[in-house]
Amino acid sequence: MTSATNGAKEIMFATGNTNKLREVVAILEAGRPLPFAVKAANLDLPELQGEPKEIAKEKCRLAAEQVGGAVMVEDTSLCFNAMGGLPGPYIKWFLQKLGHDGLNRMLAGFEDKTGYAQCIFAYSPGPGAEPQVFIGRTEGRIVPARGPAAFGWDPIFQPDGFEETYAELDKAVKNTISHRYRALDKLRDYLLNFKE
Ligand SMILES: O=c1nc[nH]c2c1ncn2[C@H]1C[C@H](O)[C@@H](COP(=O)(O)OP(=O)(O)OP(=O)(O)O)O1
Ligand SMILES: [Mg+2]
Repeated sequence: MTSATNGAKEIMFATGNTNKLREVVAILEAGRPLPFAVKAANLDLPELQGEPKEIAKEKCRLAAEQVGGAVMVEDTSLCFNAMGGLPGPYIKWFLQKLGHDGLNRMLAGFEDKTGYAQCIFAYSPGPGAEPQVFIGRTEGRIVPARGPAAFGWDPIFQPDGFEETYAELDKAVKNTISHRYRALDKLRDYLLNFKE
């Protein structure tokens, strides 16, 4: 850990996804504020392969090089239990090529429709530093699409304990139970502990 963590007054959130940005802003506004100003950096970050934690770390290293300062990124997976956690970090391409219906059909041959949404935030105080990672998971199951198709796979993910899909849930509710909320809340704890 470098002293830059304490000194940073501003953190860039690097993403090419405006829906993620909107949720991150809403989560931070609804809860304890970060001890830093969060600014958006619209970067086109590569879709890396490998273990989700390593993907988030490497994405963060690349983003820190590009912005030249403190940065956070996140990488999101949608994992099907019947398929050993796949598509996982590759969900972006599966969603793009197969759509909501195709993703449901992938599970047609399996009894088990359960899965989980996982978000991994990675934070770096600046270029050259080892990123810290924070994992948030929300368990649920894959269902035929219901609700507005405004954000990725939201219509086909029904979190445990709810009758609604992510897409049908009020945004304010999604933002208190989501994989993204859970990961960001851990990062917030970490950053608040460095405040003074
Ligand atoms: O809460 C979510 N609800 C529904 N869909 C979601 C959510 N969060 C990410 N997604 C989608 C976006 C992308 O198709 C894939 C993750 O890929 P991922 O690389 O993390 O996102 P991205 O490339 O869109 O933005 P970024 O520039 O931050 O990498 O799952
Ligand atoms: Mg991406």
